[in-house]
Amino acid sequence: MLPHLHDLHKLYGPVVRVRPNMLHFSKRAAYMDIYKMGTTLTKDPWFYNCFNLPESSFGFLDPRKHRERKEILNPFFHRKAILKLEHVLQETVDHLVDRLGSTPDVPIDCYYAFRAAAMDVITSYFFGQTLGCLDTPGFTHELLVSVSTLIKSFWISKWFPIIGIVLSRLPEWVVVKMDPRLRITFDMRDMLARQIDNFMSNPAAASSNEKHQRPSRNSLLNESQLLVQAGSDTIGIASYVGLFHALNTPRVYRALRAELDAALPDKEQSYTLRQLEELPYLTAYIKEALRVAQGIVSPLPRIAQRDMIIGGYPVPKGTSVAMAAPFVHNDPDIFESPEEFRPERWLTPESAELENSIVAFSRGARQCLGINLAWAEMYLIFGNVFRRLDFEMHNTSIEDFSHTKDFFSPVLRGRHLHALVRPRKE
Ligand code: HEM
Repeated sequence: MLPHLHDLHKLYGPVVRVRPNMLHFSKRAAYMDIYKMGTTLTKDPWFYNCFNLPESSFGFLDPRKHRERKEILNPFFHRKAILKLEHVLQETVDHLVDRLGSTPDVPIDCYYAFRAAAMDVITSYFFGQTLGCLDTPGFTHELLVSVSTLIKSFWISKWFPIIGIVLSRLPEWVVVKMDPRLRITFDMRDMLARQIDNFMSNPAAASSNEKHQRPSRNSLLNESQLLVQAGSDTIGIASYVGLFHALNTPRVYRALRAELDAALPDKEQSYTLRQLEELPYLTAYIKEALRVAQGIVSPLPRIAQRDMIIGGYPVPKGTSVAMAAPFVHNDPDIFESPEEFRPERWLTPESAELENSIVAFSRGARQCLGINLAWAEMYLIFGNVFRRLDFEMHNTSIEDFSHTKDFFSPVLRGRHLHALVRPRKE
């Protein structure tokens, strides 16, 4: 879909009609108009209903309901809250490092390893327990395998919503009979439901937030499922793509390790998030990883609630408008040689300008709620794995990372990155 969109823009210019009532744009000015703060544009039900999470922060279409939910969730995503639970993140990252370094002669499938870490972080951060993804041999926990398979059917519910609706209404046993790999997604939902029921049976919980009514059980379940999905897949892919580019670009790998070694002389010691945040090359590297990994690759459609101008073009009320993040991240007018992985671009005096063009988390009122948490995770993951482990890429090349498919999340068409990983000596 993405290459096709590119071709269409080449042929027809910066605005293309991609559905009878939907326009796709290709220039940054349009992106900023669609996704800016304070806009009256709302999420397009055609696209967002196919996630079947209508009562979650992500799924609410009504801006008032969305605002209310954000007010309830915000405290859990503030920097203060993250610093308070930094030890939870650090424990999971330590576990990742131990597990990666424990089989020095066996190539590790880094795709699953980093997804396992992301899943264990998010479940321990929000629910105080994990499914043990990092402890699974080869990191191929059945939930991760199932999600990686399920994600590829995203286009079915996007383009044939009726199929998604029918599937979501089938009894659990029928779905499991059709595809036994889905059993684990129901187990996950049941684990979350048990936690919610425990929470709701506590009378103190009813009055925990004076300003807002407590969300219904179904809404809490939608929200929990969303947090697990949104917080694991995204981090998994961003850290995996970032790792590949560090290993594939020796200059970057050396520079990262040199900075970390100088700043963190004792590799056995844990370093705090604040210490890692002060490292300029590591910070630039994470920005570049976010740019290249793209975040969410699908165009995220919004409905114009009145006649408006987008990217200089008049758009009538009721039109669905969108622009996919890769059109900003790969624009050579913004990022010189965008196909190159170059953390150094973030270290020049002009790089402050580029900050406005990193849209991995989207922008405006519906931008990612987990930005602070995502940054914290990436600092801790990259800071620790590069300081404490040696990586040697195995049987993987740039070809494996050259074709991204749009399944909402980016899915790379090539082989998974494998690497030999050993604890560092010094
Ligand atoms: C590198 C990591 C991440 C990336 C690139 C990312 C990207 C995004 C993007 C692009 C959106 C907007 C989606 C849309 O408008 O349809 C979004 C929304 C959201 N993300 Fe993230 N995300 C990341 C990590 C996280 C984490 C760790 C969490 C924590 C659970 C999280 C929670 C959410 C939530 C709750 C929303 C819905 C926000 C709303 O509509 O108000 N994300 N994310």
